[in-house]
Amino acid sequence: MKRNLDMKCKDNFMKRFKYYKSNKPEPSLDKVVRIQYDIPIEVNNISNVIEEDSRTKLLGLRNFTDWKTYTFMKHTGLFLIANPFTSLGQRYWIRKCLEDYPRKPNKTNIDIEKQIEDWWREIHKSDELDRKMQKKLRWTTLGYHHNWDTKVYCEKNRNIFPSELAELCDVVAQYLGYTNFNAQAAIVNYYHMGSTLSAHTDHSEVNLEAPLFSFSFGQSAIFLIGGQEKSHEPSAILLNSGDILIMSKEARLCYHAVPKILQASDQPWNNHEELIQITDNGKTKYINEETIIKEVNRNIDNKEWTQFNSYVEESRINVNVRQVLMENQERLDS
Ligand SMILES: O=C(O)CCC(=O)C(=O)O
Ligand SMILES: [Fe+2]
Repeated sequence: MKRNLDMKCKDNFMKRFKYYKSNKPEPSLDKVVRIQYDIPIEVNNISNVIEEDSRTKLLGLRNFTDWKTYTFMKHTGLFLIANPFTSLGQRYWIRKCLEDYPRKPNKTNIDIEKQIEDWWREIHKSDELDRKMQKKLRWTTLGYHHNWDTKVYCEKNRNIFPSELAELCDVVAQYLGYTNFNAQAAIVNYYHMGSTLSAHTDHSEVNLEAPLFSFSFGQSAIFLIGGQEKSHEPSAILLNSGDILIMSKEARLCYHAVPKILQASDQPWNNHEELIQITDNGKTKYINEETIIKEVNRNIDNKEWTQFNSYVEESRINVNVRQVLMENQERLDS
C-alpha cells in the first residue's frame, strides 16, 4: 500500500496534467512557455541560415528568413517553429485535414461504429450541419495506419501517404538539416474545447532516430512534455495555430500530452492581407504543382472558406507525422 502511494507520488507528469486539465479552478498560465509575447527564459531563439527553398510558397509557408525557431534548455532535441504559415497556407492545411484526410481509404475513429466514405460531405449533406457526427471525429490516420490496440504497423494496413504532406515535411526537415526524412505515417487529431490527450510516448515506429513533426491549427493547446519516465517534471508549452513542433533525438521518446485546449487569442487563418494568390514556383519532389496552386488559391474566397472557418473557431487540429521505416528500407517485411 505504502509502496503504491510512493509510486503514485512520483508521477509528476500526472500531477501537472491534472493541474492544467482542471476547469475549477482554471490553471494559471504563468509557468506556461509562451513564445507569442516575448522570449521566455526557458528557450533559445536559434537562427538557421539556410538557402531558400522555392517550395515554401506553394505549401503556404513564408520564406525561411522569416521563420522563428526555438530550442528548449530543458529538452534537448525539441524544436518549435513559431507559425511559419501564411494565412492562406493555414486555410489550405485546415481544409485538407477536414475535407480530404478523413475520406476513405483513410481510417478514422468513427469506422468501428459506421463506415463513412466522406465525413465532411456527410455532415454537410443536408441544409443543417450534422453537429453530432461532426463532433465524433477524433482522429484520422494516413499512410501506415496506427494500430491503437497492438501499436504495431503492418503492410496490410497501409495506404498512400498524401503527397502535399510529404512535401511539407520534406521542406521542414531540410530546414532543420534532416536531408533523408521520409513521411510515411500520420495521425490527424481533432480536439474540441474540452478534449484532452493523455500522457504517452510514440514508439511504434521501426525508426526511432527520425524526428517526429507535429503541426497545430485552429484553437490553441497546452502541450506537456517531460522525460522518458513519468517522474520527470514536465514543461508546459502553449501551441498556437500554425506552430510546428519537432521531437527529435532525446525528445523523440519523451512522455507528452495535451491537458487543455484554449481559445486562440487571434485567428491567423483570417488575416486578409495575407490571402494572396500563389503562382508557379519551381521544382517539387512529390506534388503536382498545378493541383496545389488551384487548391491553395480557392481558399481566398471567403464563401468557400466559411464552413471550415466555423469548424476551427471551436476546434484544434494536430497533424502528427512520422517516418516508420529505416533509411533505404521499402517495406516493413523487407
Ligand atoms: O495534439 C498534439 O499536439 C499531440 C498529438 C500527439 O502527441 C500524437 O498524436 O501522438
Ligand atoms: Fe504523441
